[in-house]
Amino acid sequence: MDHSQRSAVEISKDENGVTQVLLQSPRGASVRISLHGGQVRSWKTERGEELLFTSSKANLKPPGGVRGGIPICFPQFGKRGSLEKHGFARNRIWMIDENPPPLPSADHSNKAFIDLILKSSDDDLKIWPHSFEFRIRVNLSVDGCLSLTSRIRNVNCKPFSFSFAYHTYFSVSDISEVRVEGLETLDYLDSLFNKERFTEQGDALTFESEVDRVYLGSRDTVAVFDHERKRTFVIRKEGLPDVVVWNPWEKKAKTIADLGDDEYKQMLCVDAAAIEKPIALKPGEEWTGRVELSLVASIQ
Ligand SMILES: O=P(O)(O)OC[C@H]1O[C@@H](O)[C@H](O)[C@@H](O)[C@@H]1O
Repeated sequence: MDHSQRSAVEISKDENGVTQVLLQSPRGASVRISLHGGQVRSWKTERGEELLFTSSKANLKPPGGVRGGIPICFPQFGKRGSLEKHGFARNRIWMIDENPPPLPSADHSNKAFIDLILKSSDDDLKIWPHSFEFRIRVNLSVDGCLSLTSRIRNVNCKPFSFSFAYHTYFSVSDISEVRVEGLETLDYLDSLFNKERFTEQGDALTFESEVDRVYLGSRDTVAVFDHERKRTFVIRKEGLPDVVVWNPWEKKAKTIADLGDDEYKQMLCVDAAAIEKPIALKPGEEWTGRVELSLVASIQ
């Protein structure tokens, strides 16, 4: 596919020599993706407002992870396994997939999309001995919705299993003014209490201290309301039963080198994920996990 023919897609190099891709909708919304981590780094509205948080202290140089945007957690979430935290995919240099297999649900009228691919390298196979092909399609719709469709294929001769998360840093006005709906009555594993299981009691989740939870078996739509900005992020997900909610709050933020002391106020991670029950793939099988993020103005 010749990407230069698609005016909606621009490919360039960033200051660290890493390829980045800019998707633009006809109405002026945009998404920027870096091949470092296969990571969405920016998602802007038609008016140029940034919707994803990136830390002012983020280290943009490979191979470290970048604090902000949408890092991909694969094949491990957090420290639930022997690999580095959140797995290695977020630190690898991905490639543009010139010839991806067709996606059944794709809207062919839209030109603002790109396909990325990560294959297990020899070094990866030493720490995680399972050959995989991981494809992501990043799509920006005409009305500015951002969707990510991940396809992970087992190209090994043995089964393997993995966990996964779209570790999404939403930009918010002030964390104290934010509420999350769609997680009511669900069980969650609380990372602040040794992953103990609790049940959500409140009508909506609000924030007044550190939160680090994995909500289990959630419905496919979750909403993040930002009262001050009068806007709501709607998260629609498929194939991803769990939802991670994370904000480090003041004390933890001070211990994170690539996060400003007060920046916890402007971010909230709400990740569509598959964590509690790892995804198992037999040889030749493929898994698909999709998330669609949209923004609506809200009257609250
Ligand atoms: O600092 P990292 O590796 O990007 O992880 C940030 C956070 O990511 C969240 O998803 C986890 O639930 C937290 O436990 C973790 O601290």
